[in-house]
Amino acid sequence: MSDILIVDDERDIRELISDILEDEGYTTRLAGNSDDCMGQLNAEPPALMILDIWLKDSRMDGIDILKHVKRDNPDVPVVIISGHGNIEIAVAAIKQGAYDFIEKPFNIDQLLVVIRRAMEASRLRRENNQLKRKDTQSAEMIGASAAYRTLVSQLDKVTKSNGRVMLNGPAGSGKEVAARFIHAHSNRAEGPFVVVSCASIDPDRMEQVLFGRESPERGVEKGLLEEAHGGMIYFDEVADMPLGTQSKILRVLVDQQFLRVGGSDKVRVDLRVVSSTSRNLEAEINGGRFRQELFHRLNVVPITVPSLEERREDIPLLAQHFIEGLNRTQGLPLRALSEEAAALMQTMVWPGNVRQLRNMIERVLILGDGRGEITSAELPKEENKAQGEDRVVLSGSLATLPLREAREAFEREYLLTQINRFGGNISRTAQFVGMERSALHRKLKSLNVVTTSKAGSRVAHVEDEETVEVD
Ligand SMILES: Nc1ncnc2c1ncn2[C@@H]1O[C@H](COP(=O)(O)OP(=O)(O)OP(=O)(O)O)[C@@H](O)[C@H]1O
Repeated sequence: MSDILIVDDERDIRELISDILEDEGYTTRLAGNSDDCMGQLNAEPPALMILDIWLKDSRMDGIDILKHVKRDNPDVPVVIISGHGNIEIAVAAIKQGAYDFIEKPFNIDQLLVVIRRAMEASRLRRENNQLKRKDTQSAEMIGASAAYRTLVSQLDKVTKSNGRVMLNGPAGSGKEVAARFIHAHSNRAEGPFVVVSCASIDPDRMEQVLFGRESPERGVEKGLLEEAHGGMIYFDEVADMPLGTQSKILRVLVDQQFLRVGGSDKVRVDLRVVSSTSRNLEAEINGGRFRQELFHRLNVVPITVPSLEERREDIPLLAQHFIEGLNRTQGLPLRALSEEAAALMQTMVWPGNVRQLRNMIERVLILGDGRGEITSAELPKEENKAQGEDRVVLSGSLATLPLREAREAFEREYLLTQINRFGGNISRTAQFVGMERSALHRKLKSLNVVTTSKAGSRVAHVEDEETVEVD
């Protein structure tokens, strides 16, 4: 990207600068007045602009044009050309955001030095923005369980295609992390990753936010679809998108182009679409809240992100990952997790999934004694009350059952949790729960618990779902 827009009302000067720059390997575009210049800027912003302050026979002077550029394309560096003795105006231009100025008559070497520096500064700025974008949230995904490995192998299959992916999974399970993983491993990794939080954008502003806006006073304001050009757009909680916007998005997906709000020229964008939902979209369609046709367009490759309870095996690994991350980013103490704390965490209920686990670790590191291993006593009580230390809190229908059935329901739930914690390995489970392997097998049989093989690892479940009496 080394194309330079030269704006000067004197033809000789424009052409002279253009010849010099083309000899140096740049490509150039020329404009002789403000209308021509604005037309070229709107068609395609250049990598750099050389702008004369005085433009004869023009509606706008150089300073007005500069203000437009700094508002609509702040990354484009502008080098001002000012007449000899116009130093105050040149300084005013710098205050408005111009990169530098050169005085007429200028010398060629001086012009080239300024341009090289401006190009370099703008390249660094672009790279910086890209890094910042990548850094805001990493695409690092952690896990080793069978459920996790299944997820990664499904994500791997879609990274190199352009197929639209729908990520299903409960809140906090890692849908956005999965979307970032797809982006980071795709051939659009260098392009932007833009998140549209459908639940948090005011429905009245949704179209403006997505499509951008055009008005005579404010010119062109790009929307998120344009921001994502060349990269990926992620519709988070897509079921929260208003019905009206759904129809418009559907049209964009079909036509690959759209109009900005208040605009009359079609805008073309090249982007990949990944969406997520924690709701059952088919129920939303049946309830008339989600458009079936949009669902079919977005749901080309459905991928399920498992809840944390379906991947309990990963809990110690994730906890360690968060401890290390919080040490790096917030300077919280780097502590190991004791075996009993890890085991207790593996048996807890996690309605908020990985996000809840991360928040809990952060709280423990902030409030804890700061040294040595994290013990189970340090884990917050509200999270482990159902599995509390001495007391067992009865939940749901368990309290209404006769003792024998309640005990069976407890044993079933307890053993299911333990087996899944040990990745389906019966010997390790037997050792941990303190039973002989054969006795454990008999017990599981009497409780209707079976283990089946899934993605190279064993998963326990109840053979006849109706016998489960615990919620
Ligand atoms: N496999 C993983 N490895 C590392 N961190 C993870 C993983 N899964 C989730 N996280 C972390 O858990 C938190 C929640 O993840 P994320 O925002 O992706 O969830 P989500 O399903 O998109 O949530 P929501 O539906 O509420 O938007 C984040 O801090 C994320 O970094």
